Amino acid sequence: IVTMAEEVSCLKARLMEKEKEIVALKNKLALEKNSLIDLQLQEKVTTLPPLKLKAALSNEDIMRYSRQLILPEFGVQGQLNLSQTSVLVVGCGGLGCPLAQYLAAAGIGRVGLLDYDEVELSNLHRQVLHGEDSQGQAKAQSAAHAVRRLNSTVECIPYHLQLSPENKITAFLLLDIMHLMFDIVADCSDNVPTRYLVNDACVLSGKPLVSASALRMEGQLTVYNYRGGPCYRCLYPKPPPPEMVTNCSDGGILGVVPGIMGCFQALEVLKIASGQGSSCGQQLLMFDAQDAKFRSIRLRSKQASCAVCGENPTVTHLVDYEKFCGSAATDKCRRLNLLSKDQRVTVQEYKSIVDNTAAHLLLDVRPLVEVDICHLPTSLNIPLSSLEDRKSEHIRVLKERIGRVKEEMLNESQVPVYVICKLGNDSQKAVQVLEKMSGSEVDFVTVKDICGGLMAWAQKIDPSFPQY
Ligand SMILES: Nc1ncnc2c1ncn2[C@@H]1O[C@H](COP(=O)(O)OP(=O)(O)OP(=O)(O)O)[C@@H](O)[C@H]1O
Repeated sequence: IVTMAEEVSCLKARLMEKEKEIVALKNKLALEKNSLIDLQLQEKVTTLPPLKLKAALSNEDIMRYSRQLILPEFGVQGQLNLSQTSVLVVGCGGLGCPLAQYLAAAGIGRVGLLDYDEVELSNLHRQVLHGEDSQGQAKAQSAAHAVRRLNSTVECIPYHLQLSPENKITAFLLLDIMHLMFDIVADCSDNVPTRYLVNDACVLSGKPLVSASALRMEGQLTVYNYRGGPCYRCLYPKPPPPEMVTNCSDGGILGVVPGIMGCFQALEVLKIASGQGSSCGQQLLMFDAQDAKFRSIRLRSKQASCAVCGENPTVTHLVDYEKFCGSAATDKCRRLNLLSKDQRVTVQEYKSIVDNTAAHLLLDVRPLVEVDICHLPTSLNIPLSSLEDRKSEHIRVLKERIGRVKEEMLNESQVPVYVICKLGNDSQKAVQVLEKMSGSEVDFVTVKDICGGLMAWAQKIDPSFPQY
């Protein structure tokens, strides 16, 4: 026994050593990847000349921009100013696409298109610069291609990279890029860490930030760090709790809503660039698509106590924004891990339970609107929110179905319940709720979560099952 114990501890020590080696290798790889990105960027930063000053418009310019040239608010000077302005668009998705499209069409001098992601089919209903044939392409490249097709006189620079704390050097370079190459920044991203990062970079490099957001049927817009107005941190010194943040893939979005907000961003950028100035520097513009209403509220002014633009700033360089916000600088599949291994089954394990026709209850905890899109045939739908709120009519149906399975199992004491949702996050929460209810509010149940949910089912078990 002693020898075996020694052997086990020896193996454990070797395992730990190997794990350390793996971590070290991963870090090295990440560093190499970053320096490669930085080299590419460095090259772009140093080799790009400043925008050429235009003294006059060409005949072709006059013809192309004639409809805006005759606007008294805009005129020839507005067009010349525009041609000498550079804008960095962070995020080439639902907001960034219409924004970049209108900036290019109007004749902006230079546009930087920054995005780490690739085009997917579910992007096309709103990310209007990308087409069916751009699926799988880098969004930055696809958007750049569309912008060049629209107006070849615009200097267009795609940056296919993620602004994240892992890309530390890149984040520093972002400051250089902003300092040297861009006059205005537009935040078209979709997550809180990126919003703080872009805000801080704008304050540190002294650039106005035209920021918008859109979710479901609502949109918002503000211009930060503009003519003595507040920055994002003045208004939101602390990030929201990560569980309070919803994204388009969870909450849904009607494509035209970011379309409208992206156009509004373009409008404010064009007003700043042409010299008219923005009136959204201390205003929050709110759009309610359901009621077709816009509302504007005055925001609090720049805060002396602000950590980045205040009198005694504590943020003097870009920091780790994922750590600061407690969430990732991406809205891609945030996977929760709330349960132990024995409280979960894989989709393959669940498939063999179905194949063996073992008696059980399959509980789908998605909202009804998603169940209407697709569901597994035998599932009972009770949305997570109804379980959490113990909605009486739902609990009655649940008890009834558990009772039926119990009869099928000839009154075995524990009824197996498998819980499923889209990605496997809500189902874990539902398992916790059901475990609390077991034996008191409902019959005794053994509850397990199906890992990865219906999307894992579609990917690993049934390719004909729709993915959304
Ligand atoms: N830190 C970041 N660095 C670079 N690009 C970012 C960063 N954070 C977000 N983005 C980009 O901002 C864009 C936001 O647009 P949007 O939310 O419409 O797209 P999406 O993430 O593809 O949507 P969906 O949630 O439907 O998958 C995305 O293309 C995303 O890749």
